[in-house]
Formats: sequence, C-alpha cells, structure tokens
Amino acid sequence: MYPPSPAAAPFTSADGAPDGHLTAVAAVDLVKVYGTGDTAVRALDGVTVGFARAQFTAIMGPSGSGKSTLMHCLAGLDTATSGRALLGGTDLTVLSDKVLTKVRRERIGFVFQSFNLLPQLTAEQNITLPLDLAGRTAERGLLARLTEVLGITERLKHRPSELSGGQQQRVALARALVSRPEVVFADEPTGNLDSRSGAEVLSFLRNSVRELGQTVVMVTHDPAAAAYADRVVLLADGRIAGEIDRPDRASVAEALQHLGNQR
Ligand SMILES: Nc1ncnc2c1ncn2[C@@H]1O[C@H](COP(=O)(O)OP(=O)(O)OP(=O)(O)O)[C@@H](O)[C@H]1O
Repeated sequence: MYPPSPAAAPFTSADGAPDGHLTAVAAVDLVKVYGTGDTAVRALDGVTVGFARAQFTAIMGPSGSGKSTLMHCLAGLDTATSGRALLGGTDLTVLSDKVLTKVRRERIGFVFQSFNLLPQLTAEQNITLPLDLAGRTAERGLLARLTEVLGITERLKHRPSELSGGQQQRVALARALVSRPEVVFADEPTGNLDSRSGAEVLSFLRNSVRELGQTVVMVTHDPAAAAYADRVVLLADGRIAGEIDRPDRASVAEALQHLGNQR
C-alpha cells in the first residue's frame, strides 16, 4: 500500500553499493538480534534503506518495530548482528570502538528526548563540547547564527537547570549542528516538550535542512511531528514496511493505523 518510490531508492549504482553523493546514511540488509536461544529477539530483520543528503526523514512504526534499534545501529551507538551501516562511504560495522567514537564525535550530531546536556557546564560550553573534545574550534559565525535563530543568545552563560525544557532542547540542537555533521539523528526530540516548544524544534530542524543542507533522520511516534519531514520510512516487525513522500499528518496517521491493523 505504501511502496518505496523509485525516485527515493537508496541505491543508484549497478552493483547495489550506496551512492555516496546522494545517500548520507544507509542500512544494507541490516540484522540485529538481541539475546540468544529461546529469548532471542530479532529487532531488525534485514533492513535496507537509504537516507538522502539534505533531506529530513522520519522513521515511524508501531512500538517495538525496531525504530530505535535502526537509528542506534546507523549512528554507531549499537552494533549490528550482520549487514552494513553506512555513513557516507564508511561502514560503521567494521570499525573499532576507538574509531567509531571518533566518527560519532566528528561526523554525527545527536538530539535526544532527554536533551543530554551536562549539568555543570553552561549552555555555550555544552554546545561546543563535542568540538572541544575533537580539538576543533567552533565557527563563530555559525555558532552566533544558530544561537540567534534558536533564541538562546541571552542564555549562553546559564546552566541547563536554569533553562526551560524548550530552551534546553534548543541548546542540544545548536550542539548537534555547530560541527556541521554529515547527519543529525534525533530520537523523539519533542517527546518532553509542550506542543509550542515542540513545533519550534521541528521547524528549526526543517529549516536546517532547507537552509544549511543538513541531513536529519528523526525517530518519532507523532504523526504531527513526522509531517515536518520530507519523507517517512515505515518499519514493522523489524522490516521496512513502506514509505511516504511529502507526508502530512493524515497520510501518516492512516499508514500507522494500517500497520497496526496488520499485526
Ligand atoms: N537491549 C535490548 N535487549 C533485548 N531486546 C531489546 C533491546 N532493545 C530493544 N529490544 C527489543 O527489540 C525490539 C525493537 O525495539 P526498539 O526499541 O528498536 O523498537 P521501537 O520501534 O523503537 O519501539 P518504541 O516505539 O516502543 O520505542 C523490541 O521487541 C524490543 O523489546
């Protein structure tokens, strides 16, 4: 009912290798099994999907369908059982822990539901921490622009405990984008926010795709949040169950209902 559209196909080369120019991130026959024997759970059951550069993609599906597992494997936060997790031309599944840590720090931005800011650091120190750890300095122009657009310029000397949830998430957004990562992974980024703050966060993510050419991949349960994306990838039982181009709230809700009814 929601077949992958040929235009958004993850691969363009004849041998099935991801096209590094068009595809920022890809899973190739990705399998993740938690546990062993009778209690083994096949969280990802051969997922092949690509995420195009400068696109905003939402990953959706019923609870337990493998959304977080897919994102964690693609972000190098979890190891796959088999298959490939590709960031540009780099297969994350074959990297040592040390190299993987470096790749995460230098090439990926993260936004989590729980903000994950360090309480003892100021907002500005939190924003620049990944760059500091990588021995890089922030581009002052980009930092100023991000904090301005996010409305947190006046809050940069404050600690997270002195900020609202929405402000903390905006600090996390600035932290994710200031290094110009190849991809930003957002895991339920509006889950802890009121609807107005959530809408601001989603608008910002969408604008960062439009204006900065940022690639964003977001896991969400919320059809209204997914409607900010360019494309929705649907998962069910650890498999790709379809996709929606230019989603709106109604088409996403209908697709989810359809998936839920199939189970
Ligand atoms: N660390 C783990 N150990 C064992 N099983 C796990 C682990 N993490 C996830 N699972 C199982 O893998 C499957 C996929 O989980 P995952 O969290 O990826 O789904 P999800 O779609 O993100 O779910 P939700 O929407 O509820 O967050 C589920 O059956 C889950 O119980």
